[in-house]
Order: sequence, then structure tokens, then C-alpha cells
Amino acid sequence: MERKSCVIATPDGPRTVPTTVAVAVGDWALLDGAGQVSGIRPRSTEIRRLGVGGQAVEQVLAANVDVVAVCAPLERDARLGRVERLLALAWSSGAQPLLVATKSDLCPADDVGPALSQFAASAPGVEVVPVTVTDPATVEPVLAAIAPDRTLVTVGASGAGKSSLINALIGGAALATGEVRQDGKGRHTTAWRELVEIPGGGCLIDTPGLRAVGLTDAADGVDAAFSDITELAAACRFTDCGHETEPGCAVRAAIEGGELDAGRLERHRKLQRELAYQARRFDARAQSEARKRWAKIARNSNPARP
Ligand SMILES: Nc1nc2c(ncn2[C@@H]2O[C@H](COP(=O)(O)OP(=O)(O)OP(=O)(O)O)[C@@H](O)[C@H]2O)c(=O)[nH]1
Ligand SMILES: [Zn+2]
Repeated sequence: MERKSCVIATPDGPRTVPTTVAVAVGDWALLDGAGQVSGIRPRSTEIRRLGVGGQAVEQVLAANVDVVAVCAPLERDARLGRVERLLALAWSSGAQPLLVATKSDLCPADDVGPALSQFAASAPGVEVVPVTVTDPATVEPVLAAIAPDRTLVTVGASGAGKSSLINALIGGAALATGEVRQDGKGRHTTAWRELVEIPGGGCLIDTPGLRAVGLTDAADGVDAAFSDITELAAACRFTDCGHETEPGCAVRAAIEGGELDAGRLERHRKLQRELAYQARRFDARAQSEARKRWAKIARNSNPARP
């Protein structure tokens, strides 16, 4: 997405400047003599998703992020597929994911333990932090993940509590948080992307509500997000085991032994199918563009043709 101007942070505060290159929030901008952005420093990490509307184009949501805080309300039988998809997005960015279980004050006491266990099983290798904005001490582990100079981005469904978490982290009301609609569907409360400095060191990026996240080129991220299944599958008798009825299947054995949730295997399959589908679409788009380019070259080299 090419932008004609962008907002950069300067020692004197934010400034809107023209740009000749596509920039993402978190980029380090290089300014030329005329004061316009003429380049960006190489990115250490990149959070990518499919363009809005599911077009086969990639969109960089944020750059140079160190920690991706996947936000989801703490509840029993939460939408784990959505959490796992965001964790795959986080892993594929190159940043360290963190699972922030928001609004823990709304979770009935009896459900807290089981809900946290479900989150932990959906997030191998990821720290799970329950937080509530009603108790500022609960965000301490998140602050610890940012200090002293790291950048954290929040991702999660609209209404998941991203802006509220950021407010709690900076200890103020810098971002507007929206009222959730009475029908419980929530609404798009943040319409911009913002980079905020935390008084204690580090930076926060708030992205607009991600209702649907299309993964792109995230096979490694999906592998990392499902490292438990990837590791189990390595012990299957057949290297191409489909974990259906094959003999010596370590994945099915883990499900039968109660160590792996059958639903998680299903969700893993679903994400893999989606990735394969997206890869085909990207291929098809690349081929169609190559055809158009060649047609144009052929027309230009033979002006007599229509
Ligand atoms: N009870 C309670 N409510 C919370 C908590 N955190 C957020 N909320 C409420 O949940 C609603 C949504 O919170 P936001 O922080 O605006 O959610 P968001 O993820 O930033 O939403 P978008 O900007 O749409 O992406 C608001 O009404 C908040 O007041 C919490 O810890 N406890
Ligand atoms: Zn198997």
C-alpha cells in the first residue's frame, strides 16, 4: 500500500511528511534533504496479513516489533481457533508472542483455571498472562516483557480489550476505548494505528480491530504455533502420516491418551488448508500478472496490433 504522506515521530513530536516509499507503523524512516521519507531501515520483524477484503495482496501491519501481544478475553471454551491463528501470525512475524487473557474480572472464579489451561494448551512456548484493567498490578508481566526498550503490538478481535490494555500499560487514558454494543457484538472502536511511548521505556503499537486475519506465507508460523503437534508427528511411523487411521500414529495416540485435544488437531488442519488455498491464489495472481506484462510487451514491440 503506497502512501503519499505519513506521520513520523520526531524529538519535537509527531510530524506529517511526504513519502515516496510505502511505510508501516514501527518503521525507521530515512529523510532526504527535502524533508520527505525516501527510504526505510531494514526491518527486524514484519507483521503481515492479507489485504482487507481477502484480496491476494499482503499488507504490512507493523514493523520492527519485538513482542506480539495476542489479546483474547479469558473465558472457558473461548474461540481458540482465533487465538491460534493470531499466534501463527505472531510467530511468522519473527517477534515473540505473548498471550494476554483480558477481562479476567469477568471470568467466573470456577472457570479461571480451566480457561487458563485451555489457553496454555493452545499456546505452546508462549507465556499466558491473565489481566484485568480493574487491577493495574496484573499488567506487570506485560510491562516486564517490554522493558527496557522493546516494542509491543497488540492484536486481537474488535472489543478484545487491546486499547484498554494499552491504557493500563501507559497508566493513562491516551487512547479512546469504545463502549461495547448492547448486542454483545462489539464494534470497531479504533480506526487508526498508533505508536505510543511508555514512560518506563519501550513502545506500544495499537492496530485497528482485526476482525478477520488472513494468513499469508505463514507456514513456519503455523508450525511454531502448533509445535506440540509438529513434534508428535515426528514420532509417527510414516513421515507423511495423515493422523487418520495409519498404524503407529503418535498424534492419534496422544489424542486417545488425553494429552492432545482432538479439536486442536482439527483447527491445525483447517489453518493448513487455508494456507494451501492462499498459496494457490497468490500463484494464480502472479501468473495472471506475468501474462498481462507479456501481453503489454508484445503490444509495445508490435504497435500494429490492437
Ligand atoms: N470488565 C472489564 N472490561 C474491560 C476490560 N478491558 C476492556 N474492557 C471493556 O471492553 C470493551 C472493549 O475494550 P477495548 O479496549 O476498546 O477493545 P479493543 O480490542 O481495543 O477494540 P477495537 O478498538 O475495536 O479493536 C470496552 O468497553 C472496555 O471498557 C477489563 O479488564 N475488564
Ligand atoms: Zn500420525
